Amino acid sequence: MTAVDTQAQVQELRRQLQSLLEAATANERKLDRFDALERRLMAVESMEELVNLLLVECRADFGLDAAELWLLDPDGELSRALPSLPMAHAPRLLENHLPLKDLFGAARTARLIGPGHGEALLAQAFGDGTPVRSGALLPLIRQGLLIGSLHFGANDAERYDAASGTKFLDRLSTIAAIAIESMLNRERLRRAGMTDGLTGVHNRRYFDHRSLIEFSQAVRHRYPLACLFLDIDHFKAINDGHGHPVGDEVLRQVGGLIQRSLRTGDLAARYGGEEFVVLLPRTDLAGAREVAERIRLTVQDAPFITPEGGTVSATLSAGLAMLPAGAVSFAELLSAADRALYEAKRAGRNRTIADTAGEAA
Ligand SMILES: Nc1nc2c(ncn2[C@@H]2O[C@H](COP(=O)(O)OP(=O)(O)OP(=O)(O)O)[C@@H](O)[C@H]2O)c(=O)[nH]1
Repeated sequence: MTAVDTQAQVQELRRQLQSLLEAATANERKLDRFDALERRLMAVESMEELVNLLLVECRADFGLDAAELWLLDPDGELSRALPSLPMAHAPRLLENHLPLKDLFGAARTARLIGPGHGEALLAQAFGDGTPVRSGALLPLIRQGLLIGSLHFGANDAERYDAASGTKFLDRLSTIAAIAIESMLNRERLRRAGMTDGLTGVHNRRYFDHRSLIEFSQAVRHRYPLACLFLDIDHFKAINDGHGHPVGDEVLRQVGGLIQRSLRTGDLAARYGGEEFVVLLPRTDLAGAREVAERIRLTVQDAPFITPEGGTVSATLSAGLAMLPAGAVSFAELLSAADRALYEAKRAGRNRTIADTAGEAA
């Protein structure tokens, strides 16, 4: 071997060493980014922060062109909870497993797709028309069950090639699944703390808290606030005549009917036994009377289905009051509505009485 050959060999080795060093540095940077992401995933405080981190920040940090999150939501729990959250990029909610089965089949590890390796799935995984030429599909698994998937996509066809390792991505999908599950559990607990277990409407504790906010807003912005007390008539007779489980079922269905009669922004809660309370912000006396009557007539006309498949009927009485001008406490509004309810019961039940008007609707 000549000196020139040796020199060339040394240069080649240097070049290889340099490229290995660069790869190691790039890998270290990648590891640092994954590490930082994992730490943030474990510390998120809310569902919107979690979704934002996975779909917006990951996309920016990793230089991606698309990111999607799919979550399984067979009983509609998420579709009821998520619209109220301020999210720029919402997850796609799945009614069943089929779309996930199309992506992963029986596999339970990250799937890399691109030209020549499963590219037909790209259009399915990135449904919003984003031009994506390669992608990583990460299954989100908790306790052996697929709960959703996270998709990262790039315009660069080489970004995710079939030969790339998926160690980082598998780890990321594990951490993301844990973060999602723990966030869902927290949301469930939060909602359980505000909801009446039998009827599904808000509970008294939540009402006590929210009513103070509604009261101060109405006073500050000088808009009308109406309060309705709704109490099922002769409920004891329903319990005594048909049994407690039928009474429970009537309560549950009345709660649902009340909730469905209201607008977003109105508040319904179970106040006690067979009594419900409703707050109607920005609603005047005529409007509130209309709502009370609509609920009363719906209940009067409803056949309540018993657990055995039979039907019972029920009626309710409504007491209505408007926030008095110059009111100094919310308690004044509540006791006015309560007085009106007492009048409605005394006048024969199945009617609406407004405290301010003092007459039957
Ligand atoms: N099934 C069932 N019954 C309940 C529940 N909470 C309270 N009750 C019953 O509701 C009944 C309320 O009876 P009362 O206060 O006498 O009133 P009412 O029979 O509705 O008569 P009026 O209100 O005067 O029309 C009682 O028998 C309670 O035991 C519940 O969660 N489930």
